Amino acid sequence: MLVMDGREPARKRLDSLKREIEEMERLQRWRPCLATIQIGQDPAAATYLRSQGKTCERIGLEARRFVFPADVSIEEVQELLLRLNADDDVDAVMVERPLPPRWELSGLIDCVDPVKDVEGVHRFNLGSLYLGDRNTPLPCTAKAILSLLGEYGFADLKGRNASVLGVSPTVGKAVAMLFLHRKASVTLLHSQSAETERLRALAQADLVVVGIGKPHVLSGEMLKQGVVVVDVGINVLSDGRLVGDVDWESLAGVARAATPVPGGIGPLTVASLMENVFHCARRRRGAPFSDGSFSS
Ligand SMILES: Nc1nc(=O)c2c([nH]1)NC[C@@H]1CN(c3ccc(C(=O)N[C@@H](CCC(=O)O)C(=O)O)cc3)C=[N+]21
Repeated sequence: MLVMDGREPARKRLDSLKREIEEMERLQRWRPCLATIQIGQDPAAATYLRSQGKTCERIGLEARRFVFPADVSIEEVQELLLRLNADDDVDAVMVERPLPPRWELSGLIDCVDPVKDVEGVHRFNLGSLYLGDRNTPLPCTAKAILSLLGEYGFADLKGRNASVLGVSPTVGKAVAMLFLHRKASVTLLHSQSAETERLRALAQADLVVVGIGKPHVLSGEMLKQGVVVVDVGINVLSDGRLVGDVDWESLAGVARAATPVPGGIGPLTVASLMENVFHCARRRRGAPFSDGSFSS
């Protein structure tokens, strides 16, 4: 089985981005700035924030982090978002999931200037994703998935069956839309999907993406011989170990290729975020809207 490593491709993309940022700073005396908002504590979010912090430092992006307690009022966070819109030094804004129970991401992202919506989750940008517009910031995990599939020669999805387990707006729904634009047949599966339907769809899939957040929800015996498996689960076990959603050992002899956790999609998600920050910054500085900069 081919192990689709994401660290090396991420490193390459970040090295070239670092040079572009240095060039921008030299010519324009201006450094892109990402503002991140975190509400409460969550191990997967903490992992992401740690990677973001390290990477921003390495490539010369400015990072501002805002942390709220879990019981903050939504109005308080909305106020901050409006302040960040008005702050000319801030190029890009993201709100970490998970949100407190019953909050909708859209309730916050509606406040974000679509030009600063670095994950492409404002309804304006999601509309562009739906339409297949190549000049829109793509949700970073979805962009990471396509770029890793491309690295390993699996980007030609025409006529393939893809099953996507998990329907979050930034992962499941986004990647389903991107696959659809590449002419795959896509089945979206979620917690209310009937068990028989889920097993049927998984058994027929040429490509499976799983991002639910539960270790071992996907295993080899559910899958077709030669399947390509993309694991975007980030689970921190009680001993601190990081694992994905896939029972890795069970893939042997079944999958043709799979992404490991850690070291698979995660590093490329961070690289995609950094690229999106840079493109938001360039666009705010008058780069043309139709320069294709956000395409995967
Ligand atoms: N609005 C929003 N967008 C997200 O994309 C989002 C989010 N909220 N909330 C949390 C989850 C989780 N997530 C990760 C991305 C990369 C790594 C990552 O870099 N992982 C490294 C491991 C790093 C380490 O070991 O510390 C790897 O998989 O190799 C982890 C977690 C994005 N998420």
